[in-house]
Amino acid sequence: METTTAVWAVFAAAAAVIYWFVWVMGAAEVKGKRAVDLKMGSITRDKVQDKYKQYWSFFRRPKETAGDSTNVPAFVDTFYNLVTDIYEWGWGQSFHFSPSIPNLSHRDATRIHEERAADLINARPGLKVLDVGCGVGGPMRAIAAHSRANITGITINEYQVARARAHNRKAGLDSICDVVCGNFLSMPFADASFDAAYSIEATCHAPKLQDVYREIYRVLKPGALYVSYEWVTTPLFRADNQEHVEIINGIERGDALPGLRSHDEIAAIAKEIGFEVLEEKDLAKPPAGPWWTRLKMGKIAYWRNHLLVSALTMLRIAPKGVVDVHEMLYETAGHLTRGGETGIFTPMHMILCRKPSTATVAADE
Ligand SMILES: C=C(CC[C@@H](C)[C@H]1CC[C@H]2C3=CC[C@H]4[C@H](C)[C@@H](O)CC[C@]4(C)[C@H]3CC[C@]12C)C(C)C
Ligand SMILES: C[S@@+](CC[C@H](N)C(=O)[O-])C[C@H]1O[C@@H](n2cnc3c(N)ncnc32)[C@H](O)[C@@H]1O
Repeated sequence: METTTAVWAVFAAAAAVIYWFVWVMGAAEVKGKRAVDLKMGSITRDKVQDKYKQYWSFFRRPKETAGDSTNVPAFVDTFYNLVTDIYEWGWGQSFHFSPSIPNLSHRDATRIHEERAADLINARPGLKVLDVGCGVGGPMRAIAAHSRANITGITINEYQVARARAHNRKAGLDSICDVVCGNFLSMPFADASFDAAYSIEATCHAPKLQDVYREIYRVLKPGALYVSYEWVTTPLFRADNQEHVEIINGIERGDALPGLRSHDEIAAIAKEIGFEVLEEKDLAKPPAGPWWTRLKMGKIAYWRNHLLVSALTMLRIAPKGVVDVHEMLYETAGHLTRGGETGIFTPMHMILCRKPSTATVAADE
């Protein structure tokens, strides 16, 4: 009898260890990050909590009192120092949403959403394509593998550049994928140097969409295509509805956004810059499956993650401040979910543009 109990105890302990590594630590091969490796980008351990406080006091201000927006890129950089590892660990290497597809994994649904962008700009071997706001390069690698185009990504966050380059090497795609650190409001690229461009859930960080679209227009060759997945409020948003306003403010605060734009501003801005608008569509609309279920269905997982980051902080494995950042993301997930459920917000307002083939670089500057 005692032997049987001992065997069961060993069996239970082994099962707990397997559970810990597979579920709690996450599948690092797929996501690229384990909980025990949570750093906070290029912020030194002792500064994490202060940086979080600075971020929070900057982005929780109401837009109306925010004033000068020149500091936004610096705070967006701080934001990505704070969240990049948590995103990779808890979500994966693609920092965006995608419509859910019945019987398909999140991973496959994500890849299909990325390949759609590649197909819209007709990415193909030999083309020089720009990824505006590339994160750690999940979309870049999927698009490069799908199209064999040469992709250059730009991100404001130095830590993401290192992560993206390491992932590119590991995936064997570093000969066709590269990443540079820079501000997409003033890019370190020559005029008319790219054949196509895309941005996935990144230009929402620009205080003025005109400024980033103007830069993209400048670096594209005449006739080049550009596609963007924009975060916007939909026609269902009502500025006089208190719940709507709270949801949108919550999304802005927890995602480093200087102010969400309305769906009807996007094409107008693209045209103002000189682009021809070929197509515009909310990719979240039915028959697309809801993008927010991945966030919602993970509630139990969030609590598990919360306990894990708390334990790692207590053991001084993770720096102080990680729990605050995780808490902020948990709250944000709630606002994003409500934004999806009410239909007032979409993270995939797609706009496909072309720089006119008649555009001359000198005349446009
Ligand atoms: C495009 C942007 C980012 C979109 C998403 C990739 C992220 C938005 C909210 C993030 C998350 C919320 C909850 C976290 C959870 C509490 C934690 O345990 C594990 C990670 C989360 C799921 C995290 C993952 C990434 C998001 C879904 C913005 C910034 C423009
Ligand atoms: C939500 S992430 C999306 C990343 C990537 N497109 C993806 O889907 O995985 C937004 C990205 O935009 C970048 N970004 C935000 N503001 C920027 C700026 N001013 N200049 C360059 N990159 C910026 C961030 O550093 C981050 O990499």
